[in-house]
Amino acid sequence: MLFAVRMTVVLPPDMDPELRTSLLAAEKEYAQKLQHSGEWLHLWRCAGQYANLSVFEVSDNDRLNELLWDLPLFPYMDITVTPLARHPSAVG
Ligand SMILES: O=C(O)CC1=CCC(=O)O1
Repeated sequence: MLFAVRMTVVLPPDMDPELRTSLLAAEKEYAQKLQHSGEWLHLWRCAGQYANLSVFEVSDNDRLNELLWDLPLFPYMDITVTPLARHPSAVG
């Protein structure tokens, strides 16, 4: 199942700089692991925003939910999920 997921990151301005650094490093490691495993197909920066647009290919809704809840930055994100269906005009 394919899902488009938009993640907007909202970090508290007064967050401890060491916590911020470690959270961002953990987020990167987590995201790259899922990209290598094939479940996180696309990760794009929304230009000019602290947000990304991602595409996940996962077995079901519960797996997507698990992946999102385990994001190190999850407590600091606004997330919107859009299930994707095939467009009738898509080629290939
Ligand atoms: O910077 C972001 O958009 C948040 C994020 C998700 C995966 C990652 O490495 O950073």
